[in-house]
Amino acid sequence: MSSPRFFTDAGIEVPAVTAAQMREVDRITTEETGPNLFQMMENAGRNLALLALAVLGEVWTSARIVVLAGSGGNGGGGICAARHLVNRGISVTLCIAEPGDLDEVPAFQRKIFRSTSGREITPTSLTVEPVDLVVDALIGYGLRSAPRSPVSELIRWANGSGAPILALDIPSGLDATTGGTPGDCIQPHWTMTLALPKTGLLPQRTGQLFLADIGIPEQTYRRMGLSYVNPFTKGFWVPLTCR
Ligand SMILES: NC(=O)C1=CN([C@@H]2O[C@H](COP(=O)(O)OP(=O)(O)OC[C@H]3O[C@@H](n4cnc5c(N)ncnc54)[C@H](O)[C@@H]3O)[C@@H](O)[C@H]2O)[C@@H](O)CC1
Ligand SMILES: [K+]
Repeated sequence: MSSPRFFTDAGIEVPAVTAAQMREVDRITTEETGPNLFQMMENAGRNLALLALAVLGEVWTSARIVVLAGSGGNGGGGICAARHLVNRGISVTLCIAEPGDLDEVPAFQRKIFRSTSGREITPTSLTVEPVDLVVDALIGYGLRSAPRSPVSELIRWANGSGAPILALDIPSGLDATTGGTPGDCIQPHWTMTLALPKTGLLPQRTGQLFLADIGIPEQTYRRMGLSYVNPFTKGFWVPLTCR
């Protein structure tokens, strides 16, 4: 099967990468060119919050948002977005799947979140109260196998909540390289992928797809041998179409 190709509305093609290639982009960025992980995660989370506000539209001031976060880089972006949304007076509930397992940078995001008025709950405390938006930041390109508990329960809760879902980077449970689903998988209305689209982001799995800038300089992509033209023009995210 040929790899999907991704284009902006202006016709700029953005190269799609596998999870392994994205991990290498990440390595070159963090070890050689910068930005560092703290900076990229902040950029990811801020863009995610802005996109959440955009998809909510006029109801944003009275919106109730649940942010589901995992323990890795994907979860950290979600926790960061949760803070930016709370800082705008929105009712945000943060649910971290396994709070005892947070990596260093997401743990720092959680520390900052704890100085907001946002609420943090455990997975077993999630209720069926109406929600306007669910933000899925459970797993990104780090998926290892079929999602296990409690992540699998959170995916099923989100899909059954009746609320639209905005997924960060990859719908949790989707294999970023193949587009396969070894188990439960988030069914999003929108996906905001980071830096470059991944080969597994098939249109039937992502809902409307957006690409967000996390500040990676062109040098990083050149070192990977990728043909890259800045797709963002003056903005910080763009819609992407898969052909
Ligand atoms: N340059 C980039 O691409 C950047 C990526 N970032 C984000 O970081 C993500 C990658 O971060 P990580 O490498 O930490 O990986 P992820 O955060 O995608 O996934 C790792 C987490 O998922 C859990 N997990 C994996 N498989 C599971 C399964 N089958 N069941 C239950 N839990 C499972 C792991 O226990 C771990 O907590 C990207 O998808 C993106 O969202 C950002 O942090 C900013 C920089
Ligand atoms: K996700």
